[in-house]
Amino acid sequence: MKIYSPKQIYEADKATIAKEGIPSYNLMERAGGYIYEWMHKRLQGQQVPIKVFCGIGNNGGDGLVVARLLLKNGYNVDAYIVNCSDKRSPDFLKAYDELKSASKKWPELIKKEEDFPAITPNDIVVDAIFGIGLNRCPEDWVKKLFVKINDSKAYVLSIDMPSGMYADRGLQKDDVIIHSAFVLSFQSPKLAFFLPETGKYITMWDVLDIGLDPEFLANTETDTVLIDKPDIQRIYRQRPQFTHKGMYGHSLIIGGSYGKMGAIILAAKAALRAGSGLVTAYVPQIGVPILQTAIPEVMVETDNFNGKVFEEIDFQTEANAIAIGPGMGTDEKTVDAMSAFLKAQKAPIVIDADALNILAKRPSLMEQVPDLSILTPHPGELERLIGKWDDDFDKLEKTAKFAKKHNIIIVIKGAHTITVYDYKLHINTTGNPGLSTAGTGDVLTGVITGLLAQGYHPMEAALMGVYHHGLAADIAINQYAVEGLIASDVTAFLGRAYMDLFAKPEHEQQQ
Ligand SMILES: NC(=O)C1=CN([C@@H]2O[C@H](COP(=O)(O)OP(=O)(O)OC[C@H]3O[C@@H](n4cnc5c(N)ncnc54)[C@H](OP(=O)(O)O)[C@@H]3O)[C@@H](O)[C@H]2O)[C@@H](O)CC1
Ligand SMILES: Nc1ncnc2c1ncn2[C@@H]1O[C@H](COP(=O)(O)OP(=O)(O)O)[C@@H](O)[C@H]1O
Ligand SMILES: [K+]
Repeated sequence: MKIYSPKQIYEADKATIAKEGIPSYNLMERAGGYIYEWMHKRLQGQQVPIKVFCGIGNNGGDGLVVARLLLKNGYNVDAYIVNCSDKRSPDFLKAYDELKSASKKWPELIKKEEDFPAITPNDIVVDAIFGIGLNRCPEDWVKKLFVKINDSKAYVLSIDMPSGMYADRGLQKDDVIIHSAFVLSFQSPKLAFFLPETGKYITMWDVLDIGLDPEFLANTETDTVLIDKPDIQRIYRQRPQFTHKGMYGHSLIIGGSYGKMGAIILAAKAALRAGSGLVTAYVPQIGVPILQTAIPEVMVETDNFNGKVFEEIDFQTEANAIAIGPGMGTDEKTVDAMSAFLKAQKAPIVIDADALNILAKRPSLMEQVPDLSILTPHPGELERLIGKWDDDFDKLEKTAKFAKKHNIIIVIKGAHTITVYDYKLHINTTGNPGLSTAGTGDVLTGVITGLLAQGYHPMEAALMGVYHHGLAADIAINQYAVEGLIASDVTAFLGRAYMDLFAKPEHEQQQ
């Protein structure tokens, strides 16, 4: 699914108005109408107190349309105009007039703290104060209203975006954002919903299709896309019948050190479960018996030194895909070994964990990283690599520049893992907080490497690997719950995730 920027949404608005030959107010009526229908379907006339807080722009106008329709249909509604500026938009004014002529219950004006109404936990708050037009920090009294709404514990339904959240920049020191139980967003969700600083203010969201010009939307390329199941189904390649293990690639996973051999075990096993025909682990000598005992399916190579960490990386395996980093440590000897290893690489590799920390320690090594290599940092590793950022949007911009400069793919791990390549952001939609546990990143490295070994293009391997890893965790928590999930469970459920990819929804299966 494409995620449109605010600029593109405003353009889509104009294109729709021009094509349909309608006044812009019709779009507001449509948008407000859909919100009303959404609420009516759930409330079915219940007399819950509903407080609609409207700003002075088109987001506020949407709120006024909703308030009018709710009043007309007998709901218990109070509408408020949060008068944060005297510059009211023309469509807001039209919606205001329509409301005033449809009902005797006119909206109350809020201009200062003393005007705030009481809000109780039993109220429903419709948040229509700011949408994608927020472009500066609201005045203090407006932010106090946001705090009052948040403190009230009322159920908050935000229109288009939670007020206080910016569509095109991240959270800054003095910002206050309304905490939404549900956001109904027009046409596409907004990037801020998926970023850690701002996404936490939303419990659930859905998209309302307000009928913007389909041709314009189809022809508009976006920098950001949401990766969901159909995208992965298109990437997946079914196995033909007459095959042998040599056709599914040989993965080589380099890593492990004294006390951290588990990381390499997790990665190697995940590469197998992702479908790699053969897997070899390259570990320091002390790791050999551990690996050989833990996973019979995996072959092992080691260096010529009897150490707890690598002193060289010199292998015989003819690998189709190589990953380096899990559990490897950042010992100076390992840094030198990795430096020599990188110089010899021509094909894309997967770089994770300590191998990323080594790149951060010796930035000149970035020049040796092969094109289209996949780097999989969590935010801490990313910061060591690219430096500090001001906010989440700045982080994405800096990451995209770094990825472009080195022609690499960067997978920023987190609740919504974002894969960055060629200035494009791919947001993952699977995974859950059960993954916040030791070793799940090593499993991801294994999955991506196993896919790369099978011949998937590096971008396909990164997107499918991230999706699949999250999907396996989503299925696994039905058995283990988020608290009980451990990294090995994710690997164990990779097969179920493959099955789920093409499973029919339950209601279709029953037919
Ligand atoms: N195609 C779609 O998706 C459709 C979208 N629709 C709806 O339109 C919404 C966007 O509407 P919008 O452009 O009028 O902006 P909105 O968010 O209401 O802000 C209002 C104005 O406030 C101002 N302002 C900014 N910051 C401020 C501040 N801190 N304190 C005080 N004032 C501040 C700023 O104006 P400025 O003062 O900068 O000139 C801004 O323009 C969108 O979210 C959706 O709900 C539907 O109606 C139809 C189809
Ligand atoms: N709350 C969450 N929701 C979804 N995915 C998560 C969440 N927390 C962590 N993850 C995923 O779990 C993995 C953790 O990786 P990482 O931090 O490298 O762990 P480790 O170093 O222990 O292997 C990443 O793939 C990340 O996207
Ligand atoms: K809003």
